Amino acid sequence: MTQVLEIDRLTKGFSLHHLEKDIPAFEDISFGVAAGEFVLLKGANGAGKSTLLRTLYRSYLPLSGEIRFHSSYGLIDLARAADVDVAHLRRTEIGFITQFLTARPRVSAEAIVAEPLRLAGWDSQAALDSARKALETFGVKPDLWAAYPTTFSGGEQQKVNLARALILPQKLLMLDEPTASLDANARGALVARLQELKDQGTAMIGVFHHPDDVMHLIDRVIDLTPDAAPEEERDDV
Ligand SMILES: Nc1ncnc2c1ncn2[C@@H]1O[C@H](COP(=O)(O)OP(=O)(O)OP(=O)(O)O)[C@@H](O)[C@H]1O
Repeated sequence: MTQVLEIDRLTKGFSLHHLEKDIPAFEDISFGVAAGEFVLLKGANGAGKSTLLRTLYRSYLPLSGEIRFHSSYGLIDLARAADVDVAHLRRTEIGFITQFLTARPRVSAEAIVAEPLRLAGWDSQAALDSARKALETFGVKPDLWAAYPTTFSGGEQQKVNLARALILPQKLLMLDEPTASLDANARGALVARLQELKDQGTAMIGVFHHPDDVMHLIDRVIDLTPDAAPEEERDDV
């Protein structure tokens, strides 16, 4: 299998200056993810799952360790890459889905979803048509497509978020509780899309409080609870 990501002895903690204290988030984590592989992160509250995803996405810098990403430009250590290179990879090869949409004032749902396609050079009408299809797939009512998501319900915003984040295949996709506020139909649409992306070779690392939704996609489980066995077979989810 083609390797996409190699995480090597990664450690992250936070300095709480007002308490003059260091809080460890995770320590010495090593694992790899291959194309088409789906890795579930598990662990108790506070075990460091979200922090690990954010560190891999380079929202946080690790304290030590390497994050070797096999980009289409060659191998790059995301722990040390320049911000400009990280920003480019985020637009083209690395996706991150959280449960929250960053809605912008006076930008319609369909424009938000079409934007990655337009940035990738698609013609505006084709991008819009495809965005509407994605909104429909996730169950956003047609009346809302031209409306501004700033006023949408939590679940509606999450559907717009997913439609946008999953509209183009990525090489690496991180998912942080993407099903949190979704109804059953949207959860089904999400899982179907993740299966498609997996079949196309997207490597995925996800945190799901209800992993039953994605059970059949999971190849491996990494438990971040300190002293847990580092890797488990999928039967142990
Ligand atoms: N920005 C931050 N500043 C300081 N400490 C932080 C910060 N983010 C996370 N932490 C701490 O790092 C540890 C790991 O937090 P994290 O949110 O990654 O855990 P988690 O496994 O995702 O938890 P949950 O299951 O509750 O979502 C916690 O002790 C948390 O308090």
